[in-house]
Formats: sequence, C-alpha cells, structure tokens
Amino acid sequence: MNKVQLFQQIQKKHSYLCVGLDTDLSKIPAHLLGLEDPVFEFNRQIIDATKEYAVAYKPNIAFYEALGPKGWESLAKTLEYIPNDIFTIADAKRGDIGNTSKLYAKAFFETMNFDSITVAPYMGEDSVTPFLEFDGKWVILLAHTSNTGSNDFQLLTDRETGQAFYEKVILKSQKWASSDQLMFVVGATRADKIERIRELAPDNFFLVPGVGAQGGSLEDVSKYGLNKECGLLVNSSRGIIYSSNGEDFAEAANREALKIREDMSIYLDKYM
Ligand SMILES: O=c1ccn([C@@H]2O[C@H](COP(=O)(O)O)[C@@H](O)[C@H]2O)c(=O)[nH]1
Repeated sequence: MNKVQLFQQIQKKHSYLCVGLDTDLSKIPAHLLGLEDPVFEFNRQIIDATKEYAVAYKPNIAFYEALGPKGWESLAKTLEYIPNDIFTIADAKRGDIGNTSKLYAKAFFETMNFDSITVAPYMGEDSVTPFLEFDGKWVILLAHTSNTGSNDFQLLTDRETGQAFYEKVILKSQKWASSDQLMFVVGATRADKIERIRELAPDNFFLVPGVGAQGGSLEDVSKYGLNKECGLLVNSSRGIIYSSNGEDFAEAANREALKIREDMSIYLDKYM
C-alpha cells in the first residue's frame, strides 16, 4: 500500500487507528481456549469488530514467536484474514548485518506479505537498507520509543551538534529513503517531543504506540503530530483487545475502537 492509498483510507474512515494484535493466551477469554486455534479465533473476532475503524493492524511478532510453529501459523492466518485495504505492520524490531537483514525482509515481505516492518536503527545504514529494496514495502524505524529505558541511549546528545541520538536517527535515515517508504516510531508518552520530531520529519508517517494502557495523550499526539496527509498511525493494543475478557470481548473492542475513532475524527478536523 502506498502513501496516497493510506491517506485515502484515513479520509474514508476518519481514523488513524492502528489496532495492535498482541494476542496472549494467558489473557484471552477462557471460552476460546479449547478451540483448535484460539489465537486466530480471537484475532478473527477482533478484526471483524474493529475493521470499520482501523486503518492498520499491528501484530507484535513476539506474541506469535513465543508459541513456536503454531504461533507462526496463527500469524499467517491472521495476516491472510486482514482485509486488503488495511495496512499491516509486522512489529518485529529487526535489523542485523546486511545479508541477515535481507532475509528478515524476505521473511516478512515475501514469505509473509506484510506491508511494513519495524526496524531497530542501532546497527546503522547497511542493516536498514536491505529492507528498503522491496517495492511498495515500508520500514518503520524506531526513533523515540515509548518506554522509560528510551532515555538511556535515545537522548544521548552529540556535544558538537547538540543533536540527540534519536534526532540523528531521524535526520540521517531520511537520506536512505523518501517519506513514501519510511516511517518512524514515536511513543505517545513522548508527546512533548512530537512537535520537534514533526519539524525534523515533516512528511513522514509516525507510528505512535503508547496511548491506552501506557497512558499517552491522543490529543497531544494529534495536536503536534498531524501533518497535511495526516502522518499518524496511532496504535492501541491492550486498551482495545483486552477491554473485556468475557464472552463480550469483541463487542467491548468495538466500543473502544469506536471511542478512539470519534476522538480522531474531531482531531482531524481541529488540527490537520
Ligand atoms: O516505543 C514503542 C514501540 C513499540 N511498542 C509496541 O506497541 C504496542 C503497545 O501496546 P499497548 O498495549 O497499547 O501498550 C506493543 O506491541 C509494544 O511492543 C511500544 O509500546 N512502544
């Protein structure tokens, strides 16, 4: 999916919601556990309940890898089930020496047909560019993440330029790819930095995790992060998919997604 198509979906749905499929067997409703593939069944019902409001789905790969071959099977079935006009993100946070990155890219872009993958920039240019060699596929580079540990390295400042490490990542990586292929992860818990990050990357989409369970403010993210083509995909995982752990989990997810979409619709009119 290209940037124009993504923006069209956002305009059609008045939403920039990404639903995170962090599907955890210890958290899903008990009545699903006896089924052949409870993870897929949970995801199937969540997708059906939220697809009217979601412009992206983001399975976090750790939750599937942890289950071994069965988990990969549930992931493949989930990816297949997501409607074609909805953007898909493999939240895998990969990145290695070039020939290894190339195979990570092949795994997520060819063996599985994800639209995008999250990539860690720490190993530099030759670890990121192999992911950019796939037509129509996106790299979502970790820039300023939502966790407290992000302060350890991402805020380290270069004495000469005064630039923080995360700012360098954003500036340098824009030389490797255009905003048609490169997004950045920016935590909603970093709302105080979003205005600055938008200055550094005016045209790139940001994937923003950290609203909902992590407490980030959707309004602040929207106020400082929206650009002329929206430029935001705001993710909520636990806040939507585990809003009930009873038999009504899908209806509860539908209500949560709708609430977020209603706010997004207001912010698109107010701030874009
Ligand atoms: O900076 C980051 C990068 C990735 N994540 C991932 O996003 C979701 C957030 O889940 P919630 O339940 O909505 O908190 C999860 O998959 C994280 O691994 C992040 O939170 N922060």
